[in-house]
Parts: sequence; C-alpha cells; structure tokens
Amino acid sequence: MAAITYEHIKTCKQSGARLGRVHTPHGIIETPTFMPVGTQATVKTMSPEELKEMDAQIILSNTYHLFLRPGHEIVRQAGGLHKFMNWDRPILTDSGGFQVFSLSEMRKITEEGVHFRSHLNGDKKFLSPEVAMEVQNALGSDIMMAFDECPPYPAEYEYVKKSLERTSRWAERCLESHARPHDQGLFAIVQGGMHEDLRRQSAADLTSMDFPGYAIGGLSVGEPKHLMYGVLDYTVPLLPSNKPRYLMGVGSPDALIEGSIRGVDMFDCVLPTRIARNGTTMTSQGRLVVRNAKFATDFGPLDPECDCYTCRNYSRAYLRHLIKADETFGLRLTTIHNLHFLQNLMRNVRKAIMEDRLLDFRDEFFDQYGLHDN
Ligand SMILES: CCNc1nc2cc3[nH]c(NC)nc3cc2c(=O)[nH]1
Ligand SMILES: [Zn+2]
Repeated sequence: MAAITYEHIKTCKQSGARLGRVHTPHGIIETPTFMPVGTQATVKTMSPEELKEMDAQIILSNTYHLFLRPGHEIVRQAGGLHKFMNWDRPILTDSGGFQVFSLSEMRKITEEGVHFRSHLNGDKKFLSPEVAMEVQNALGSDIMMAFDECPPYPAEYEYVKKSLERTSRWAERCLESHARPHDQGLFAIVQGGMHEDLRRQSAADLTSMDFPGYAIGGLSVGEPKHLMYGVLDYTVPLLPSNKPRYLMGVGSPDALIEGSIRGVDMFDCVLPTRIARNGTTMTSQGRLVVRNAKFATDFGPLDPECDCYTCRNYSRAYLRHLIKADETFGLRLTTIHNLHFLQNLMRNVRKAIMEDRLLDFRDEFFDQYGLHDN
C-alpha cells in the first residue's frame, strides 16, 4: 500500500475548492485541513488529548529543531516521534531547510547542502538532502518534506531561477536516499518565487519525478497577500489533481479560506499558537487582544459563538488577568481557543464545499471577522 494516497470527494461548484481525504499509515485526514505546529515534538502547552478533543487530525514537527535537540538518534531509540510524543495520529515533518535560513547564524549554501552553526550553542552543523532524509526516517513521520531552499522575498530573478534548479536536483537526491518510500510519503516543494515561468519550471521538474504529494513553498515570506493569491492562481493548476497540495506557512483565517478556494488541501502556521502566547485571539468577531484593559471587567466568554473549553468555562476578565500575571494556564486557555477556532473554521470550509457555497461562506466570514477588502 502506498504510504500516502489522496481521495477526491467532490469539487465545490461555486468556488472550485475541493473536499478530499489523505490516507496515511496513522489515519485519515479530511481536507482542506489546518495542521497545528509542534516544533519541538510538542504543540506548545497542548496535550495530545486536548489536540484530539479539538479534532486536530495531523500535526507538524521540525526536523531542524529535533536534529539539534535532542538529536534524531534519541528519537529513533525512543521508537520514533509518534511514541516519543505519545501522538498516534499522522505527523508531518519539515526538512529543516527553512529553519536553517530563518534561525541559524553563519550559513553557507553549496550544491552538497547547507553548512551552519546551531542557534543553540554555535556548534558547526550540516544539512543536506541525504541528512534531512536520514533524520526524517529516524523520526518516522508519515509525511516527510524534501530538502529545499526557500528564497527570501524579494529576490533577484536569476537567484530564484538558480535556487529552484538546485531545489529540483535536491528533490531527486531526497527520492534516491529515501529509505522507506512505502510507509512514509515524501512531498516535493515547488519553488520559483513570484515568477510564473519559474513556478512552471519548478512544477514541471518535480511532477516529472512523481511524488505522492506536492507543497507550494516560497510563499508567506513577507509578500503582500494578493501576490500570494496570484501565485496560487497559476501554480495550483500545475499540480496533479490526484495528489495532496500543501501550502506552507499559511494560517490566518482569510488566507486559509482563499487558499482553499484555490484548491489547496493542507495548511500549517505557527500564528495561532504564537499569538495566543501574547494574549491575542482569533474570534468570530475578528482579532481580540484579551490583555487589553477594556476587558478588565468583561465577564462574558472570549467568543460567544465558540464552544471550546475556554469559552465554555472562563471569562475575558479572567483570561486578561492570567495573561497579565504571566500565568501559564492563561497561555493554555488562549492556545486551546485559537486552535479550536481554526479547526472549527476548516470544518465550516469543508461543509461549505459540500454544499457548493464556499464563496458565500467567504463573504459572510469576512464581513463578520471584519476583513472587508483586506
Ligand atoms: C520543509 C522545509 N521547506 C520549506 N519550508 C517553508 C516554510 C515556510 N513558512 C512560511 N511562512 C511562515 N513560508 C514557508 C516556505 C517554506 C518553503 O518554501 N520551504
Ligand atoms: Zn473558544
């Protein structure tokens, strides 16, 4: 049985978005789906039971971080990442490329791979297609990502072209060094920046190598949202319709809806968990910064339309107090809500696709969330 297979259920008649299921060795993922990020083998402050309660179907973990600490050999000896973190549903691991560029000091990119210093202790480290595959095979994730380079934004045309061509050569090396293709799916990552011809070249290279799934990389790196949507308009149709499509690093409510409309199946982003830790929440009425003084005596729920544990049991005043007092329980409550909010949003997106009304749903949501012509 192939590690990862995509089952198309239906296409929304109004928007062209699609409803599907991704079958993995650790279970089925209903798409479009949002994947909570668990960088260091934990979705910060959440237990696996709480993630299941909000119906998170797959979580992410980062190769770069686990490679540096505790080291992939320890995770391998623990029996793999599922056992190590007590999560028996699907896991997707990235390949470390993106974090090297965003976190590490002194790095040097060569055809062989990337030399860098650990951001933890300055030790000299090396990541390459082969090392990234060795690490991900040790982690035992269900979906692994090819080792690529995500060019900065903006970047020179020539740089983006050279970079995508190397990413294509690296993708081939990942396929060649993949130890367990039958029980772990390896997704390639389409690059090409904001240039249609380069995106076409990258997609052609990678789809000729027949991966079980394709990610769209090089986006959500500081470009305006309309530019990202424009790149999606011409890139998604280049990808095979019988494989999952994963847009990396995208997680604001509007972008999740707009990406789903353009045929994306999978999303990930640290946003909901990161902003929760400074008291910013996503509610049906838009962003709400619960640490704001105006909530000091607001004894209503964070979001009157939400049925999560936080909104059923605690008030805005209490949440504000906990966040101001830097109480860990406050971070847990805002994280529970934000993740629940996005799981709920994706459930509503899937329902709207089923009912052929995703464009109507977008307009209703944008009005309520305060996203007029964002
Ligand atoms: C698997 C590692 N490779 C890889 N990760 C990414 C992670 C991203 N995260 C964001 N915005 C928050 N854009 C991304 C692009 C890439 C990308 O182009 N490549
Ligand atoms: Zn809630």
